[in-house]
Amino acid sequence: MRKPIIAANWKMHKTVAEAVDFCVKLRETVLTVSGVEVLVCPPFTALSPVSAVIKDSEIKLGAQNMHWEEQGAFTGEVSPLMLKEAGCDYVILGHSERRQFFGETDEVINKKARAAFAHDLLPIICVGERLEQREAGETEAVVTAQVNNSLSGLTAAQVDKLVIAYEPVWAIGTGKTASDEDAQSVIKLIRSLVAEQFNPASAEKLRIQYGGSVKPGNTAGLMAQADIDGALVGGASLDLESFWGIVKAVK
Ligand SMILES: O=C[C@H](O)COP(=O)(O)O
Repeated sequence: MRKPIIAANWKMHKTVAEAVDFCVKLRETVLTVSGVEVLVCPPFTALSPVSAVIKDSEIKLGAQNMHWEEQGAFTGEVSPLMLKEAGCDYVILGHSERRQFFGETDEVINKKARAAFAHDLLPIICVGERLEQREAGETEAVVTAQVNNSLSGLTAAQVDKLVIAYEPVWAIGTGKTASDEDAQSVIKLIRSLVAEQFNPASAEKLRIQYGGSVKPGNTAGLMAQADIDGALVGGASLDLESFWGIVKAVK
């Protein structure tokens, strides 16, 4: 049985004070649910302060990106060792905004995924097609290449613990959510790709989130789909009431 995972990706939002304030309140609220993993992914500057606030609670901590090397002359980058030291359990890799604005490729994401596992960080690997690719009927081909290339060389044991987030780019921050059936169909495809590339048992353990304009009102329908194991939430995760509405909608 896969445990659903609801992740707050705050992107470039929240100062340290705002992040800490949110997590102090989230820590009290999270005691009231079970059966859902709750993860917050603040900006780098807030990782250590948030880690102190959520210590010994059920809330997990994730970063939004990292470099694959442990250290070196890579101005502006943050390494897996640093994220571990800051208290991270997870790291989001290959978000479409990283691919679009910072030129990240599947090969780079694959290097990062291997480095994350080598440092005991669990990657959340993001995949998803752009609008023009969907309209050209290329969704399946795009997602297939992203999954196969990003997971290349991982072991089945690693894939068991991996999280993939399917985020159609046209649904991110636009208010347009994929229909429950469309999201399920692509996520089912992703699970079958993992079964082929690794094995059916790993594909069954792998958790696959949906992301793209998730809100309290559309969560239950998405989560009712057989292969959807949670959500990667952007805008609606910035407000505690709205984020909590999403967590509570997971059954
Ligand atoms: O990482 C989160 C996704 O990009 C979704 O963002 P959104 O919920 O604002 O559409």
